[in-house]
Amino acid sequence: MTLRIAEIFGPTIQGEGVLIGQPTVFIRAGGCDYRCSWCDSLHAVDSQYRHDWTPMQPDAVFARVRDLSGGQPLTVSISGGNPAIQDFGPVIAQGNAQGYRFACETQGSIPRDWFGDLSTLVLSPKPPSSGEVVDWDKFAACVAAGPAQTIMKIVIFDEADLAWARAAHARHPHLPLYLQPGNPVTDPEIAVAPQALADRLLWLVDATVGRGWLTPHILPQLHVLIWGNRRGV
Ligand SMILES: C[S@@+](CC[C@H](N)C(=O)[O-])C[C@H]1O[C@@H](n2cnc3c(N)ncnc32)[C@H](O)[C@@H]1O
Ligand SMILES: Nc1nc2[nH]cc(C(=O)O)c2c(=O)[nH]1
Ligand code: SF4
Ligand SMILES: [Mg+2]
Repeated sequence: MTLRIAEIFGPTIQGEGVLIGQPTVFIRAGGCDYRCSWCDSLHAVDSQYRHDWTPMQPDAVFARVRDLSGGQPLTVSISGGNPAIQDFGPVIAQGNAQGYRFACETQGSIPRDWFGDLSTLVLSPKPPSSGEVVDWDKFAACVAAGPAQTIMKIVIFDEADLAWARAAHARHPHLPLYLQPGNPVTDPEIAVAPQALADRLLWLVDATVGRGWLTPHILPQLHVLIWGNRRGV
């Protein structure tokens, strides 16, 4: 089965969510069933970029990961686009057999059997600011297919997103909840102002912990703080 791959890069550090700070290699799959208004990875979503996506066999994908990691087993992050459009089962099986672990980032719109072979499943349902609408039955099927470490990570741009995140958490109260401020400037050519990121993070801390909502973990996108919107980091 041929996979459409937008990019494979690393090692870098995981910049978001439960594995933040962990060394990782990224596999970014091409293609997505969503089109979020603020997507920071349009080069893996928009069909105008599809000619830049490389058709690769699972063996070749894992061989690239192994080369990049110098053969040292680590956690591989599969993101996209929506990687659940495609069958990453063979890549994961080959990697697991060699001591690698896999985390996957997906919006939770397409459940896959291979979610069960992951070490970490990050489900990122999309709040109102994205312009997308969540199918909660599909989302629940993703949770059911996932490994023990399955978490929910929600991007927050405004008060409406925050209220929505509370309701989303109430649907799946057993999933650890991570909130990250939305980055409104996603063009790789435009510099990110660190103070603007800090201001959004401060707002999010005030609007959650500051108002007595003590459940979520609040984290920045660490890679954006370090590298801005550069791709391949
Ligand atoms: C590019 S997506 C790819 C995986 C999958 N399609 C998804 O959305 O979960 C990876 C992560 O980046 C987040 N993200 C995308 N655009 C963002 C932005 N402008 N600011 C903050 N997080 C963003 C998504 O919500 C998701 O958690
Ligand atoms: N360093 C780094 N951390 C990330 N966490 C989630 C990412 C993604 O685009 O899925 C990402 C990414 O692109 N780079
Ligand atoms: S679901 Fe993920 S990759 Fe797809 S458009 Fe939204 S943020 Fe981008
Ligand atoms: Mg990203």
